Amino acid sequence: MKEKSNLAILMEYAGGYRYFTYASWGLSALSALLALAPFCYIWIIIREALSAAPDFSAARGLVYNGWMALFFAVISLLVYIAGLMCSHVAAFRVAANIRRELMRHIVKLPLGFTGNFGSGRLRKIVNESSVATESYLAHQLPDRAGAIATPVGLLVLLLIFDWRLGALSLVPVLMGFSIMARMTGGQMRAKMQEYQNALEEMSNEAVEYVRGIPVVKTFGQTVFSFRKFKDSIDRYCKWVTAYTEECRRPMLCYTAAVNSVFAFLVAAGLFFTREGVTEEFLLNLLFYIIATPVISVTLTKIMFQSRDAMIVDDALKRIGNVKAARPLPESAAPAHPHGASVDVEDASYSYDGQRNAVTDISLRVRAGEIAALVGPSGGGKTTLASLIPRFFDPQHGRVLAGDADVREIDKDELMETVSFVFQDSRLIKATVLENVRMGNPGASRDEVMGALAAAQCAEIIEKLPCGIDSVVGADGVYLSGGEQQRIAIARVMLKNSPIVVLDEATSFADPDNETRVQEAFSALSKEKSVILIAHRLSTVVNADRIFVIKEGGICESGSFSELKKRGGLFCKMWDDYLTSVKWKLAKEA
Ligand SMILES: Nc1ncnc2c1ncn2[C@@H]1O[C@H](COP(=O)(O)OP(=O)(O)OP(=O)(O)O)[C@@H](O)[C@H]1O
Repeated sequence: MKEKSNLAILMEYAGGYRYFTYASWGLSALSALLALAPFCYIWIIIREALSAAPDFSAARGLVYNGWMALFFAVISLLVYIAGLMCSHVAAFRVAANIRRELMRHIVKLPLGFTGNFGSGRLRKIVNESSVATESYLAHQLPDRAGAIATPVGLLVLLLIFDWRLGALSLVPVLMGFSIMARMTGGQMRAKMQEYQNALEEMSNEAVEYVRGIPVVKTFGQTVFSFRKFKDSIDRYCKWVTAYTEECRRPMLCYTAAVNSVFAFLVAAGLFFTREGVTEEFLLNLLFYIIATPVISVTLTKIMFQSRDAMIVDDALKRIGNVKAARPLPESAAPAHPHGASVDVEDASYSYDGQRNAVTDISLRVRAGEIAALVGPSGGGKTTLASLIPRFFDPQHGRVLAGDADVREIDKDELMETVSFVFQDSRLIKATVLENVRMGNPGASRDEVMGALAAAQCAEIIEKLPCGIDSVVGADGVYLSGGEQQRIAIARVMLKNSPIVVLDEATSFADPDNETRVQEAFSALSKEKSVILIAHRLSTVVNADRIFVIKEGGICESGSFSELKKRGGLFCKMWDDYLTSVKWKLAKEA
């Protein structure tokens, strides 16, 4: 299938505003042609200055032609401004539509997509790629229309006055074009793409770095501890240098070529005046020397447009990559969950399509049960839990919530049925009330207060300057990880969904916070089916069922006492845990 041109893609986003884009080209071309009119008047002025005896009527002619030159210069400028106004209207609309469509698309993608793709990379695409299209439509395309009209009009003028000088003025134009073609050709395009890749990667790593600054500070490390960030900076430097070096020689030749028009004209002047100078030839030569710099200015504009066209080409490819990510399919005849059981049947999932994070895993959690997932780090607990709210769909097998396949459940109903409390619960920059109300936008203030109390947040609220109306992350309102997680639990309590997936935080700053989070977890778990990703074994003692996940599969399952009796991996983990507690107590004593 024939690939759509970048312009065709952009015009799809423009809708009815595309006519503003077309109008901007017409106005820009018209402005470029009008800008040549002053040169004609200058030619007349030179002719009069060279030939006329300084009588009154000639002076009047000079003044008249001067005013006419100024008049056309001003009109040309006004037409250009009108063109820019049109192009900006369309460009802003296109950039806004791209951002809107991308955001609409991203929210339909599986929740795991953002994590895998990289939030820094997504941010760069949503922001910067749409900005690249904005300047392309607002400035580069209208300027291109002008840049095409100028040499055409100018060449017509030059050939009318003296075709020999006109033809000679063409030589640097042709040389400039051929060098430009080399500078924007396939090899340079590939280099530009590598350069953009390096920029995108650096942006992604920068976001990861900023997220990890607390760790860097805590351990007194330097930027070099973030090898990936440093490597991405090095790669960026490498590509910028390679791109710049590759451009250096052709750029030098290009600048020399487009500015060599004077050399051609002077040489031509000497050549054609071997037998003597006529007044008309001198007049034309002077005119050409004044007018031809427009050629180099125009060519340089075209060259930068070619470079910018490569940037927009790359930006549209990146936007296309995000849009190519397929949303999770939705069922035409949605199923409805009945009850709060969770079944995972022979589910396998691989992040990279090569190595399975979980393989043929099956488990059943009855309605109202608490199931704990434990096991060595990297065993697949989080991946397994992520399949329940459809962060990803398993490549093999299926997951049922309330006896309905989660792929068949309407996504809003699934979100009402399953809640997920993340390990690093993110609160948005809004009041505590608004943060909690996200769980149930119709909840009253009292209901929010009730959920906060049940989630052990009362003393957090008491110390905030404006209680639940304090804005999180502003005016000195900063909450610890454990405090944020308790508020996130209150949010889920208000949502009151029958199935809850809890990813227990791995570390807490103080034991009191940990105890309170555990209490909040217990309050949330009442009358719900809970799948708890347990990072500390103390929390699984009361679970109805414990699944020990290792290397992507379940290696043991049963109640706490059953697993202890069995003497397997869980028993060993429990013994290790008790030893570590004893060691800690001894150390504290
Ligand atoms: N986004 C991802 N992209 C690629 N591989 C991943 C991704 N997330 C996890 N994995 C891999 O999948 C496997 C299972 O990881 P998972 O996070 O599910 O384990 P876990 O048991 O929850 O570990 P932990 O207790 O340390 O959180 C690991 O080998 C991990 O490297």
